Amino acid sequence: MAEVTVKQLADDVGASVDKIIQQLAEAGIQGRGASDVITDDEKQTLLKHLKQSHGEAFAEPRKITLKRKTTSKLRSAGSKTVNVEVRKKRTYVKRADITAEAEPEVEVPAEQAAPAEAEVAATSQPVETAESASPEVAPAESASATADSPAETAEAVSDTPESKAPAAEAEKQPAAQPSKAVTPEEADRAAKEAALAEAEEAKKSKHRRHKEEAGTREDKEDTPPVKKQKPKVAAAKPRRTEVEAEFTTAKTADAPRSLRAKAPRMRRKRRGGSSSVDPNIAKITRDVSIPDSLTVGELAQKMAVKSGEVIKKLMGMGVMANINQVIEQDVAQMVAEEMGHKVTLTREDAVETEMMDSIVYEGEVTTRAPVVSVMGHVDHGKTSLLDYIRRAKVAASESGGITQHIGAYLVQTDKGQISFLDTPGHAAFTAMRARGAKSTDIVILVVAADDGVMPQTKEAVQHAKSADMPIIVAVNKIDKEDADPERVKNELSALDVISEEWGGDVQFVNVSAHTGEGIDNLLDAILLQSELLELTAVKSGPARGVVIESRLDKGRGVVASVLVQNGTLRKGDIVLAGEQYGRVRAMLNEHGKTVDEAEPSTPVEILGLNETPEAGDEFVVVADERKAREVAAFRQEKVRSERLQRQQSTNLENMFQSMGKGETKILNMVVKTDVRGSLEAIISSLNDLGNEEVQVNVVGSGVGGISETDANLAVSTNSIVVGFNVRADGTARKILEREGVELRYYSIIYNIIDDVKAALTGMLAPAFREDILGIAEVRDTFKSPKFGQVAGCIVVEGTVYRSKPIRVLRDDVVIFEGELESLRRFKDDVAEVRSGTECGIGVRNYEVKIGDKIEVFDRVQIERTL
Ligand SMILES: Nc1nc2c(ncn2[C@@H]2O[C@H](COP(=O)(O)OP(=O)(O)OP(=O)(O)O)[C@@H](O)[C@H]2O)c(=O)[nH]1
Repeated sequence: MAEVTVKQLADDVGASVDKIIQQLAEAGIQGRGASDVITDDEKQTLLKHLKQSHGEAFAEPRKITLKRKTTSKLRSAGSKTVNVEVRKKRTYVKRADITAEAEPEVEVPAEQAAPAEAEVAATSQPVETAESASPEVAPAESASATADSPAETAEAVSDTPESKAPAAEAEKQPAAQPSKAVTPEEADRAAKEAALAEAEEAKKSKHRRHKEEAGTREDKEDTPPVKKQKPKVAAAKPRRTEVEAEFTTAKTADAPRSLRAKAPRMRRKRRGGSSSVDPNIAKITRDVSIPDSLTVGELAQKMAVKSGEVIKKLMGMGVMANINQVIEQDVAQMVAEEMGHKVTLTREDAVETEMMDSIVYEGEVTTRAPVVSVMGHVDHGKTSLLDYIRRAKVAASESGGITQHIGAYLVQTDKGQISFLDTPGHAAFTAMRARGAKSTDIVILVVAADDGVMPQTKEAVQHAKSADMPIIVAVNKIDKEDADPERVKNELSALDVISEEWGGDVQFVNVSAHTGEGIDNLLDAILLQSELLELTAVKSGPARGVVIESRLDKGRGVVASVLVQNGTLRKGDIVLAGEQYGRVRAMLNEHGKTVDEAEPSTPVEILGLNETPEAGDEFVVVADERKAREVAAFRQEKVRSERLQRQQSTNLENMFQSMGKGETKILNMVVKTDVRGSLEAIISSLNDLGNEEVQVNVVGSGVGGISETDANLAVSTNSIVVGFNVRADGTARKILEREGVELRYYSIIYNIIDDVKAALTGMLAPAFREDILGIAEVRDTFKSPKFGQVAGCIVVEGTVYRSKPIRVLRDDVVIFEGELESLRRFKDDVAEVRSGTECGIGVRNYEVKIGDKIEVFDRVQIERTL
């Protein structure tokens, strides 16, 4: 350090020259004038003297000395950085004060806090005047080896830690008030130094924080994270000297670390909140909206937990499910509530219901034309019959009109109208039924009088009966020589289709599609039947009906044939058809003529839907196109999830689960075989199975491969399909696969019987036996903020499982039955606790007492046989 004059020293420290001279004299350096030079040694002597003169008893200045002592001790480390650390320390303390105030408002950003911090630093600390500080400090500082220049000396003296803090802040925070005692030059340097120190401190504290945070994670999870920061501050300073440590601790005991130092950490904490690593955050209660059904994965996503956790929970509830498995609303609700979330049940079809409810079908109820389907065995004359009727009754009435095939046509008779679905056969009929549509009112069963009842005749009867539809038998080819209508009556009676003449309720009409004989009688019979059915409709309301077929036409886009069943369909109407929607651009009748409206039982072709709907889809006219689009989208999603669900449920093993309780459970089956002999054997064996609780019902059977018709029948009747030495064709396989219907092939009859027997056994209401698994005795009870009442127990018998039901016994009397809220060993959640081990048990919805026994039991299903 350069030698300075007394005046310079006085100027530097801000004291009067006389005072310095007096102090020098007291220190034994006599006769110095203002311009005399003071050597380094003399400065040291002056410093020593000043130190001695402020002994232990000198209370007030000692406070200042304490700081200097700290400084000098740090300085003994021999680096300038040490000096900065002292300032930093003071600055730090000031921030702590601020933090103490700001503590409850952790959200305050660091940037806002900084000016406040500076202000408080500048004002709240008792200002140590240069006069009082300088005589003591100046020599000390100037004598030290670290401060070379007078400026630095002065800085060390006049820049009390208090004024340093704002200076440091001043660089970053222009708004912060600089200390009056600091010159701009000094402030600048101080700021640099402070910034440097801060950077270093930040580095250190970052390192410390890492350590602390690592430690925090291992801390007790019950401790709120904010509270944990207090001890951390104190613990963060162990490397300081003793005095400093004391000072810091004393200050921080009631004032935690600075807000700014804390802010990034808090931000990090908050960011960490979204991660599932932190157990505290993971237990956040969420509002979970649960629709009618959803997959395990979707539920996990709604709760922001891993799917594995949901699967584990489901397993605990006895439900084995994978991530893509669809679970019911109530199951999902239980899982979500178990996991501590708030559940809101949503009805996904709300939009649909609301829209459907808003459609008003009011008006005068009038009778409507019957809709007829024609079915029968191959080559018995279905097409010929339909063609004849169309030619004779439709074409004739429309002069010059070329009859178009639009899937249906309307016949005008003297007695009324009849709507014929002109896609003969079972496929169309069953396809529609499989989609749940009731498009037909009456079934015309065509049986060739020369051939009698054939396999597909039987099939047609099965279909009609399963759809609960009235049959009219058209005994065709009556013109043929070998025609034997009586034989047909006879054979059909075996199928429970009994002619009116024989006391039954089925009309038999002899017809010839070649000669036209009896056709009018047939139409009369249809109209008579329809009268009995009392078919009515409201003409005036918005239209509703069913899609008969649809296709994509190159020029016209989507063309859908629809049958209006109620109301009147008009051009320009907005139609929602199954999963599709659109505005009716044009409407054509079976003659290809444009029409503007179609009344009940009228088939028309409509143009304008967005995509092709399926045959059998119901259509409605709605008011709002946007809502129609919404509902269409919802239906698409619903169909997808229902299909998924069905695929999981329609099989032999778990079919009974989807059936109702209380009534006789029926296993529907469609059986196809290679030869008649085996078919009869199989059906009679199947009918012999079952009892009053469970039964087999063969809804469809026949000889030959499994066709599209069989598949659709199985879909509509929720059956399983059995092929005995026969296979399903491509279309049938596709339908069965898509709809999740089980298809089984066999070549040994006994295997069919065994499997079905097993399935029926599964359908028997399950019987249960109770096994006591373990007993725990309550030794102590206490309250846990997290789990409520917890019973400190010891397992006295067997093993206690968390996931099993329990009973509470008091004096060996059952006083409560319920389930466990929690099972813990020390701090860990455990799945089971063995005999002789202590554990904490939380009982849901019940307060146990010391001495109670908690009995854990299991319900074991007992196998039942037929
Ligand atoms: N003699 C006589 N032959 C008939 C009559 N009806 C149909 N046929 C004949 O029987 C054969 C089969 O008639 P279709 O109308 O094709 O029979 P289908 O039931 O529609 O047959 P698929 O479409 O194969 O199921 C044809 O050769 C017809 O000419 C009838 O009333 N009298």
